[in-house]
Amino acid sequence: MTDATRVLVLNSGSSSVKFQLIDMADGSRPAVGIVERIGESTGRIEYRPQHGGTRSTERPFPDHSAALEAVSAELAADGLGLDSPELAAIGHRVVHGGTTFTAPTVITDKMVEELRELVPLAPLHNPANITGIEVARRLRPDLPQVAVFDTAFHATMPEYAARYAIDRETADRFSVRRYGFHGTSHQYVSRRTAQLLGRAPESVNVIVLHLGNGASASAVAGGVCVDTSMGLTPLEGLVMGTRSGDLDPAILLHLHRVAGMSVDEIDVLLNRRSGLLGLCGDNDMREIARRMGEGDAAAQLAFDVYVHRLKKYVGAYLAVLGRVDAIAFTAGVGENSAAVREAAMSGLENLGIEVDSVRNAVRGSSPRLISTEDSRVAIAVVPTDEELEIAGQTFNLVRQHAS
Ligand SMILES: Nc1ncnc2c1ncn2[C@@H]1O[C@H](COP(=O)(O)OP(=O)(O)O)[C@@H](O)[C@H]1O
Ligand SMILES: CC(=O)OP(=O)(O)O
Ligand SMILES: [Mg+2]
Repeated sequence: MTDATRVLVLNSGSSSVKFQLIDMADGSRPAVGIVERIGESTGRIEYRPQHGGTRSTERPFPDHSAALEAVSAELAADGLGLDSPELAAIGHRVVHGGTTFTAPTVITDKMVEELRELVPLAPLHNPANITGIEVARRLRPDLPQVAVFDTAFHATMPEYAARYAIDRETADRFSVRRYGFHGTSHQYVSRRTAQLLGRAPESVNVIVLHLGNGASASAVAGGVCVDTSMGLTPLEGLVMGTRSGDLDPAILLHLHRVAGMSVDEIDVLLNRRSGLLGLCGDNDMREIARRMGEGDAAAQLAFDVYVHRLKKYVGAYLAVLGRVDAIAFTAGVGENSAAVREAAMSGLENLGIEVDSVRNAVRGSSPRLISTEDSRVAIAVVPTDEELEIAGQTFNLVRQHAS
């Protein structure tokens, strides 16, 4: 292998492709951007080169192929094209690895076939990830490409945490078990939290609260995931922007039998029209906070339901871990909403958990502590960086393969 040190990270969603070019030699990001509304009549590509000057172009992108070609052209215009000799590899975010893929994996034809077999487990996410991989391989067939899985970090969960209490044979036959998601974020943030405390990850127990559009909690003992809130799919667990999180499973039966809803309608209801959106008509926490400021009761209730669920998971993971050194908030809501952090941590003083309101109110983009000096458990805000984690895992794997 050459001394190329750059990794292009691609996160292909159903209607968007996020990309970042990261130089592993110095951590710099020569380019960052997103293609949005793929397949719609109006699309947009936004491209931010390292030295400033965002370029944003509105035009339709009929499919992922067109989107990735546009990414490639934008990069090429800055001398950073996919043919650049400085490019060492492409790293792809893949949401579901099932039990087949529990570590970052070099992409081959056979591997893509195995990925296809996992589509039924993640029909909303994996097809777009696979398309991204296929197009990138077509554009640069000679370049090493790596898949980094959202599920991988959670593969260490003990069997009793991964099992649903249903008939074992049925569960095994249909791969029904808890996998967990957002793993690259939980992995990065738990390690970064240990660094913030000035301790080795192996000696620290952390509860990570990843609160973005999708939201999940994890219990990480000495750098190893022992439980997480998402399950077979990213629907289980916390209340999210548009997803319900935990429900009595009989609700699905009730909606089908009594409300006459089809399986597809229930799917849309729970994944896209529930959570904060379902409770108050808004899924953006900023808008909810604004409405709460005006005394809006529905927004207040949505906030309260969200925080109550979050608090229950914190309590559960305190019990699962036994000793907790830190609670880390991350992703859009976790990094930015002082109100959510304060509410989720309130009333836990007797458990040694105490937010410092002044520290909590300070905005910032670097990892920081927001607990009081007396708080036995450190409370932290740790911005996540899934792209850097994917780039790092990709680069390490490619180097191992080359040596
Ligand atoms: N200043 C803010 N205050 C409160 N919430 C915010 C703020 N900025 C962003 N958010 C929340 O972050 C969410 C997006 O989080 P993000 O981690 O970017 O999501 P994802 O990567 O899942 O798309 C938004 O829906 C919004 O609710
Ligand atoms: C897996 C998952 O929930 O991802 P996202 O938060 O990006 O929707
Ligand atoms: Mg995110």
